[in-house]
Amino acid sequence: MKIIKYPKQSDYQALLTRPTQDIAVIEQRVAPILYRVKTEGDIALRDFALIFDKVHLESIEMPSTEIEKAASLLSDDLKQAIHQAYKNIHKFHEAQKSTPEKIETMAGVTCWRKTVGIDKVGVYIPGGTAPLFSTVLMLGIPAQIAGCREIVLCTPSNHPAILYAASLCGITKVYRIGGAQAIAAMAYGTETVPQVYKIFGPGNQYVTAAKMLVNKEGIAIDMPAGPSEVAVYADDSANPAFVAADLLSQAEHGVDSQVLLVSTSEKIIEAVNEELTKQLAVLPRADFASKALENSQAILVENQEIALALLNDYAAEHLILSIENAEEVSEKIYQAGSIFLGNYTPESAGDYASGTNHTLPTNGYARAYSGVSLDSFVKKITVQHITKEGIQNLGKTIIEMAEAESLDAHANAVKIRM
Ligand SMILES: NC(=O)c1ccc[n+]([C@@H]2O[C@H](COP(=O)([O-])OP(=O)(O)OC[C@H]3O[C@@H](n4cnc5c(N)ncnc54)[C@H](O)[C@@H]3O)[C@@H](O)[C@H]2O)c1
Ligand SMILES: N[C@H](CO)Cc1c[nH]c[nH+]1
Ligand SMILES: [Zn+2]
Repeated sequence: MKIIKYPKQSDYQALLTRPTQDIAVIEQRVAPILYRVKTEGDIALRDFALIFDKVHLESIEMPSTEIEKAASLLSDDLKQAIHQAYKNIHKFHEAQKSTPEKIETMAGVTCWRKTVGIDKVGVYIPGGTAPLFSTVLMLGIPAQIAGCREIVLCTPSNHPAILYAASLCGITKVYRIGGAQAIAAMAYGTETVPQVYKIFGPGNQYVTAAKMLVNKEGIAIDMPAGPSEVAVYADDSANPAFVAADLLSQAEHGVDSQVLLVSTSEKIIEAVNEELTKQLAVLPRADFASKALENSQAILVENQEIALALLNDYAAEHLILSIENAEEVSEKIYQAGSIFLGNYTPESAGDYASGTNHTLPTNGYARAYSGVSLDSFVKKITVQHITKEGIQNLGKTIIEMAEAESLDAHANAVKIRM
């Protein structure tokens, strides 16, 4: 990994640039795909499956027999692991439920919010280069807890673990389509794929661009969750082998992933670089990881203040603090998708099974977006009830304001009750 020593503040922006392709170029590729699915429906889905995924789709919907037989195709160890992950993710997300509180703002005036699951949601499960069945749990579990009535799942993969995890989450509508065309199918609906109100899930740059384009047409999305990234802040207490393993764990996702190492210790940076070379040599996905490392750098800084300024500016999807007093220092982080503390908290724990959600904002979107949680799958509807006494208490205020806005009918709706 390239080492940058003591950069000037004016260089930060260039240093922290993601290796994304020009968004306009991706959108130009994706927009015609969306249009064809919108206008031609299933025919376009079959064509794109052949062009991009090299599959001739007998059936766009996964037959229920395939879903039923998935369990028999997995080892008992894998099923047990999926169940353990399910339990932990469920526990963490179930705890996010809130009890609505009724607030009496004035005597006789009561307001509250009721929480309801979004009725129809679509989840995208990446499957281009790896069958990310863990993502089924990350999206299916909160959707199930939220009480979403219809959950549609699209994925270009037919891996049985995806189907098994879908069954665990009560998902029965699975469609074997990927990429921008899958996002279009869920956004507009086709003869086979139902239209949904909100689309969730990570994916490559085409998937992310498609989500952002359909969002402009009024379909809600969770957030832009594109190519994976991790930043590690390491000091002399870090274990270079652990740090290298964490960097590679995200670099192996794809050629457009990016990892970042920030440290005040040149010794650690050099040791991590040596470890990277060793570990890369035996990594099956070394082709992806080494390309991602070309987009990545290790930055040597003078002190912790500069390290934190850089890390907050970068707003990494995942931030690992492999430093002394990690929890205390984490209080100073205000821009990151998810934070991992200490030497024994690998980022992979959050990817699979500790309980937190792995669908997180990338590409700096952590500056303004949170990762997926139970909240992402619900809407909060406000409710109010005013008694006869309450309208006497509040009426004068409303009338005064409505008349000042020259909206006499508004004022009248109150006067008539007083
Ligand atoms: N941010 C997160 O929370 C998060 C979580 C998991 C995974 N990820 C990321 O998801 C991504 C998964 O990517 P993937 O590619 O393996 O799977 P994917 O399912 O996202 O994309 C595969 C699809 O891309 C389409 N495609 C491929 N080449 C194309 C082209 N030239 N033009 C148009 N469409 C094309 C195909 O239809 C294919 O089905 C990785 O970048 C990974 O880092 C992010
Ligand atoms: N690291 C990915 C999120 O960026 C999630 C994932 C799924 N499987 C393995 N990793
Ligand atoms: Zn990962």
